[in-house]
Amino acid sequence: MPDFDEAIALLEAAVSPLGTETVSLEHVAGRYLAERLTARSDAPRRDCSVMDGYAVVETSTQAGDWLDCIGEVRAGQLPEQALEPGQAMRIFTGAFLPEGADCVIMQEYAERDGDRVRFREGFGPARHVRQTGSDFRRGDVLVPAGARLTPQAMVAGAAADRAEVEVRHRPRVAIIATGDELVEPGDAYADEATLADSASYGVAAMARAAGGEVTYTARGGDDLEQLSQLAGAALDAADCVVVTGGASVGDYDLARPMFAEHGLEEVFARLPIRPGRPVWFGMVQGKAVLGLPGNPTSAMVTARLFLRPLLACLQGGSTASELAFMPMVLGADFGETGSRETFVRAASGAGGLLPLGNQQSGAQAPLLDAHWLIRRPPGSGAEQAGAIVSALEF
Ligand SMILES: Nc1nc2c(c(=O)[nH]1)N[C@H]1C(S)=C(S)[C@@H](COP(=O)(O)OP(=O)(O)OC[C@H]3O[C@@H](n4cnc5c(N)ncnc54)[C@H](O)[C@@H]3O)O[C@H]1N2
Ligand code: MOO
Repeated sequence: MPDFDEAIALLEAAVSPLGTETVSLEHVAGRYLAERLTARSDAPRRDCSVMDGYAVVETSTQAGDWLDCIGEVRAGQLPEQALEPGQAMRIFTGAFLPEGADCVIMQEYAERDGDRVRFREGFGPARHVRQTGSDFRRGDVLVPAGARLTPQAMVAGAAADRAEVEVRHRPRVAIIATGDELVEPGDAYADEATLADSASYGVAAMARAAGGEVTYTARGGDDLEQLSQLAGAALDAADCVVVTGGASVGDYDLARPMFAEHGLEEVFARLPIRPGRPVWFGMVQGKAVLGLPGNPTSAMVTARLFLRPLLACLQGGSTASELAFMPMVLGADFGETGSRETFVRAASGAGGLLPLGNQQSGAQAPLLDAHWLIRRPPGSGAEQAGAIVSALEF
C-alpha cells in the first residue's frame, strides 16, 4: 500500500494536462497558463516620479534657493525639454523625469512664485524616483507556464501587455454521489431513513474553486447496474469523475465495481491515512476517476488532498503547489494521533492553529471552522501548544 506522498506521485504520473486554447485576457482569471508571459518592455520604461511635485537636479538644489520653473510633465507625456542645474520642472506621479533631473521634491515643500519655486528644509533625502526597469526588464518572464492566474498573477499577466494568452482547458468534472440513503437537500427532513447529500456539494464547490467546470452531477442508489450507467454517462460528460461513498469494503460499496465494465485501471486503493483510508484513484478510458469516502469530513479532506492536485495536473500545474504544507504554530495541546498518517482539522486562532474538538469522519457542521489540516506522521505522540507543526490551508 503506498503512503500519501507515494500516492500523490502515482496520481501525478498517471495524469496528462488537457489541451490549450487562446483566450482574451479579460476571461483568464483563475486559469492555468500554457505559455510563459514575458515582458515586452522595461517597467518603468524611463525613470519616473512617485510623487506630485518638482523634478530637480539634486546636487544643485538647496533649501531656500529659488529655481526657475520651466514647464510641466504629466503621466502619459514625454518630457519636452531637459533640465539644467538651477531649474525645476513641475511633475506629477507616474510622469517621466526630464533628462538631467534625478530627484523629485514633494509639492508640500514647495513655495511657488510665478515662474520660480523654492523648497523648505526637510525635503530629502528620498529622491522619489522609480528607476527604469526596477519593476522588470524587457524579456523577463513575468508569469511562467503552468502558473495559475490568481488575482495577483493577473497584474503581472496584464503587465506583460498581451491581449490574449494561451491557457489550459478547464477540466470538466463529473460528480456522482452514491448511497441508497441520499436525497437532494430539501427532501430529507420528511423521511427518517434518508440523509441530505451534503458531501457532493462541498466537493463540487472545491472543484469549481480549483478551476474545474462541473458538467455532470448524479446521485445513485446502491445498485450496480444503475451506478454503472451513471459511470458511463459521467465519463461521456467530463474529463474526470469524482465518486463519493461506496469506497469501503461493505457489501454495498460499489464505487469501484461501477467502473469495472468501463475498463477501470486502478492506480491506488486504500491508503494509510486518516481520515480517508478508503480513497482510491484510477484511470478509465484515459480519464481520471477519483473515489472519495462518503463520510463528509473524509470526503472534503480527501478532495483537498487529491482532487485539488488532480485538477492542477489536468491544467498543467503541479501537485506541489497544491500541497504546500508549511510550518505553523500550534495554539492548543492535542493528543497522539495513532498509527495512520493523520490530517487533523484545525481552526486558526490568535495563538496558532486550534485542532477542532470533533475529529469524526462523518462530521458536517464542524467543517465550517476547518481552515487548516495539520499533518501528523504515523505514530505521532501528543503535542503541546507552541509546537511547530506542518499544516496545509484547507
Ligand atoms: N469494515 C470496514 N468498514 C469501514 C472501513 C473499513 O476499512 N472496514 N472504513 C471506514 C472508513 S475509514 C470510512 S471513511 C467509511 C467510508 O466508506 P464509504 O466511502 O464506503 O462511505 P459510505 O459507506 O457510502 O458512507 C459513509 C457514511 O457517510 C454518509 N454519506 C455517504 N455519502 C454521503 C454524502 N454524499 N453526503 C452526506 N453523507 C454521506 C453515509 O450515509 C454513511 O453514514 O467506511 C468505514 N467503514
Ligand atoms: O478513513 Mo475514514 O475517512 O476515517 O473515517
